[in-house]
Amino acid sequence: MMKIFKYLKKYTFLIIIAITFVVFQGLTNLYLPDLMSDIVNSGVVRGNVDYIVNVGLKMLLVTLLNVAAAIISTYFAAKVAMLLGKDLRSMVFTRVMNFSLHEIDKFGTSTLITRNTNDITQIQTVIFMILRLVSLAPVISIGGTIMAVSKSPKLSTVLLVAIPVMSLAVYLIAKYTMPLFRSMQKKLDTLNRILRENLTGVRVIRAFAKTKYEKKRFENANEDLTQTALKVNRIFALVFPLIMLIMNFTIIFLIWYGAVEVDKSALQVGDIMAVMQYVLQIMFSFIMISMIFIFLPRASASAERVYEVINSKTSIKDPEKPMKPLGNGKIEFKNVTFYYEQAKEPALKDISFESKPGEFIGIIGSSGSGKSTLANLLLRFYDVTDGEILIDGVDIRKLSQKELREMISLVPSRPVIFSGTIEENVRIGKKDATEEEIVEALKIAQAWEFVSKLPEGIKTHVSQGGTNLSGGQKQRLAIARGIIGRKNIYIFDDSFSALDFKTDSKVRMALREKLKNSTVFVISLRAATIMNSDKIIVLDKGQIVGLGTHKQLMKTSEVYREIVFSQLSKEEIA
Ligand SMILES: Nc1ncnc2c1ncn2[C@@H]1O[C@H](COP(=O)(O)OP(=O)(O)OP(=O)(O)O)[C@@H](O)[C@H]1O
Repeated sequence: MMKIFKYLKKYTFLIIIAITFVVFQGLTNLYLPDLMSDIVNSGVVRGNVDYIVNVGLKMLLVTLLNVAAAIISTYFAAKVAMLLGKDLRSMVFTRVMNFSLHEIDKFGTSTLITRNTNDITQIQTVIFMILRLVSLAPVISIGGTIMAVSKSPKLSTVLLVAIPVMSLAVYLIAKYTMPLFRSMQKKLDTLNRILRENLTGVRVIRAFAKTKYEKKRFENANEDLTQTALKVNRIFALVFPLIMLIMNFTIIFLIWYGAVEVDKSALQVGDIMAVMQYVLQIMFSFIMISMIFIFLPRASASAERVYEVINSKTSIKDPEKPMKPLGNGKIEFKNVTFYYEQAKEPALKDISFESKPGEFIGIIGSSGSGKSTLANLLLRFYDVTDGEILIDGVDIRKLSQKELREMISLVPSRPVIFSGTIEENVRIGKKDATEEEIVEALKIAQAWEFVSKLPEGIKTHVSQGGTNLSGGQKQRLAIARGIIGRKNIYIFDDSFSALDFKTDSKVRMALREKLKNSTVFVISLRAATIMNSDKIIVLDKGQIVGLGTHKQLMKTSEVYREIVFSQLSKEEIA
């Protein structure tokens, strides 16, 4: 939590205003019982109506000041908490945007969402409470004790018992609820993860008739969270009545002992009432502190989680003096080996090959053979474990990530469609693209045939995730987006898998013409898609087991032959 406090520094002025008014509120709180005892002792007991009216008006004014101070301090405390929340949210968001895939894998998306929403709300709540209550409680407890003792030192001795008992209650609450709140946060993460998986995978779940199973999974996680929350509430259910009991006993004692003192004429009635109010105020301030202890552990667990994100270094950094890529996209993989975090086997092992602009390179291999990993390394989503990747003779780690990625266009295997129009979706690939360029890209991607039939053409709205489009239509839009800008390198990562053979071949032919000056990587599981490439890389268990043209590989690569024979007829192969 302390680490998060440093982000409050720039709001020092607002904090000072909030605390000043809280202190003022506390002082007016303490003044009221004093005025009240005065009314009783000098007004009510003596029947002096003028005195009652005078002091009564004074009490009214003090009350109004008290309310005004409470409103102002609440406003500023809330403002500080909200501004801090806003800062933290944008810090977390910016950090996550700069994360490499390695950090995204490490944290997981669900927890990153919870950290940026629920966790920051917890911090905001506790900051608000600290500003309001933590400064009010000492003023009331110290000031209240002084005032109570000044009214009647004898009656105030009750505090000697009440304060240690209340402190013990606060300590017990903190001790037993702290670990429970920490575990609640983790359980909330799990619940969010299951919810997210269910929402994104709703079609698969229904198709495989797994609704019941998923419902059970969600219910288990929900039950787990509820049980922990119930444990916390059981502690409160036990401790709060206990606190009320202590308070009521204290009042009984004060009335009894006060009555004895009044009887002896050692004390006035008004003073008993004032002491009673002071003691109650002091005890309430302890309850306030215990409220902080309830929220603080939860918020400090949240603060740790938020700080972990803000403070985590991205493993992929730009060099201090980035070099400029010279040339038009000659690529060289030199003995590249790559392990995913905590993986025992390398995803790629000793990969070496070269490619020149104008070449169409097919990458084929069974599922899990390392094809997408190869594309991820070229884009520097991950850094190689060993070896190097050169573009125009320069190690990609010596280029700025922005410049490197500006040279490359990636059409991922799962097309990402944003809510907006078709035009807006394609324009992501080139900000200033004209309408003609958009239509041309759609034509090359063979998407124009369905887009032109839509009532609003390229202005047609697509929903988030492209749910109102078919798989093949989404892929074609993603291809149009990928090719609209001029790039040196294009990577189509299994981007034709949802297209029928005829459309697949039409798209490839159109791409050949449009991208003839660039290096084009076509990753596919289908031999027909990559057969006509200038060069084919055959991957198997992360290693290159064949490199050459279709004809050469048919003679030299056993793995390639197996793939081809399993997919194509003799006529197609020839
Ligand atoms: N983020 C990741 N963390 C850990 N291991 C991963 C990660 N991504 C992929 N792998 C592993 O690396 C290996 C290669 O995966 P990759 O995605 O490159 O295969 P692929 O050939 O593209 O497969 P597919 O054709 O099914 O997409 C696989 O064994 C996979 O389990």
